[in-house]
Amino acid sequence: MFGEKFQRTYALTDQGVKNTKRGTLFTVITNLVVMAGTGILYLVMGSFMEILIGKSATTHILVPILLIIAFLLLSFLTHYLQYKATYGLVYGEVKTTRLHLAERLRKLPLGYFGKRDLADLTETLMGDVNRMEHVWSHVLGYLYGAYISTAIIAICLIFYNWKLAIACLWGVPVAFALLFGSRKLTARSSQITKAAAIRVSDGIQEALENVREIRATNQEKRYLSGLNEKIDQHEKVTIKGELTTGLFVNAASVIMRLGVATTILVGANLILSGQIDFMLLFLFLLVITRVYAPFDQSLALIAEMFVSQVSADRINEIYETPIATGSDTFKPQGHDIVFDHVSFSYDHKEVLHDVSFTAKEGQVTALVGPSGSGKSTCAKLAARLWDIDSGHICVGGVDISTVDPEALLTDYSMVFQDVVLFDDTVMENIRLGKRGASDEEVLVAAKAANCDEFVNLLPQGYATPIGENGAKLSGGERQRISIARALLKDSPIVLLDEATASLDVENETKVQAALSRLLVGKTVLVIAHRMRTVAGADHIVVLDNGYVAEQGSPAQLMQNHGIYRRMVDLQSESAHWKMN
Ligand SMILES: Nc1ncnc2c1ncn2[C@@H]1O[C@H](COP(=O)(O)OP(=O)(O)OP(=O)(O)O)[C@@H](O)[C@H]1O
Repeated sequence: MFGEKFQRTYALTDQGVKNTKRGTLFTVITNLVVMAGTGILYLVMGSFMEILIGKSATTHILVPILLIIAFLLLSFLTHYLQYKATYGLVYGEVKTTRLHLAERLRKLPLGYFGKRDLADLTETLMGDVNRMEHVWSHVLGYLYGAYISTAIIAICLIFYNWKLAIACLWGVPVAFALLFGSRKLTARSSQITKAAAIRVSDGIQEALENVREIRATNQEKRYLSGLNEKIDQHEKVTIKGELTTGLFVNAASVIMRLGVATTILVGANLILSGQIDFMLLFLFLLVITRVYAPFDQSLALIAEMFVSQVSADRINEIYETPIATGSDTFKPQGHDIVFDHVSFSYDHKEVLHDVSFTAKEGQVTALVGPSGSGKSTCAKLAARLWDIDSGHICVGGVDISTVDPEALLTDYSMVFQDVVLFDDTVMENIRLGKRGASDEEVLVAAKAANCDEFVNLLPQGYATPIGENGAKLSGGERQRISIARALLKDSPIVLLDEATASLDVENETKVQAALSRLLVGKTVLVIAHRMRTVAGADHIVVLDNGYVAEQGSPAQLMQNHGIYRRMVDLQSESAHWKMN
């Protein structure tokens, strides 16, 4: 009952399954204790009836009083234990699930984030886990407990009188069959509602991220009406979904209650034919109210359980996406990066074909080629941000697919155009390069990266907060912080997306000076957009449409009269036009 399938269906952790078992056990005990209360009532009524018809009572008056006191105490205790087991433990499960998901997301290949965007993933971590929390705490223990206790009670009732037992309980399986029959419909409408909710949060997030562009292009009205439409659609599908669920839940509840009528009818018939006495019918009528009670509570929740399947599936999808794994230690012999017949696809579309080249330690290797030829992809593969389809990528003789990405990246620094900064001080943003670096170390790196001069103009110097993603800094300043980080890390491999392309001349000179300090003696793989910046490279790999079109030193390639030569000529021509 609580096997692997159960765990997967409700996206539970191992501890969560244990908690659900406990919750179920205490629910069964609680239901049986409550049912015992009906027995006591039956006993009291029996004595009362005996007195009414003038017989002397067969049980002493103290017996029911003591039983009632015992019942109240036991009932209080079992309800308390049930509450603790069903609600109390769930908060821990919510926390563990969120931590597991966050840890898993951290290790997922980058390609995964192209499939599910930020709003979508946030919805899983917050919304889907919240929905599951409700199911874990309010549904599972109660429902499974109700199944088991009702089965026990049903066996007892059949033992007493099978005809009355059937009249009393037939509604339960029929009501459940109806609900389970509607499962697909409910799950489908829940999927539609979820998709609509994600469209709304996507829309809001997009508006917040692109507020500058929206204003600059006077798109506010268009944007708002688009968002309005998404919200209306969400409202419409939510109402429709709730109506569908409500309809089935109410129908199931009515069917179950028909059991009261059939019990009275069959019971009256049995009394008239002398097969049972009135007290037995009375007992069944007492029991019936208690048998339905846990299900009544659960019926609406069952529907919620079906709806929650979408959330569980979305959580499971993160758990089940394979992560890049490998050895925790990375001990290469030197830091040459070797691409050996590497092919790679994004979503089954091959974008790199049989790429082979070596980026030697102590040298600058430049990747050049037209836009979309695969330069950035090569750089990302060199750091195992994705895994390749075929071939090998080795660093210092070690195949990087055998190394855990976290261990591997300790030997890499990356300086990309889109610098990521955090809403913290300049000092802390640089310190990210090396965990635990002292203030002195940070300041040395910052000076070497030419950060000093602009940081000293900030109101609190290195202690100045720089706003979300460094909103208060210029492009060149952000890049110098990123170079300072790399200098502080001082790792043997540097991946560089031609960091100076979008800077003005003064900033460019400063960033170049900082870079030249960073690159000494390292294995440098640079993605170059401008030919003049690669003229000083030791080795150039020219990519064209995912193939290596040519490679060699700048001088060799100039003599080849191939793509490289053409790109150099074109860029110097355009520079010439600009000057005229
Ligand atoms: N995340 C992605 N998902 C799917 N396809 C992608 C993804 N990133 C890049 N591509 C595709 O892979 C090919 C190579 O892209 P890549 O970014 O490596 O080229 P590039 O040479 O660096 O281009 P640019 O100079 O314009 O930055 C292109 O066809 C691009 O459309």
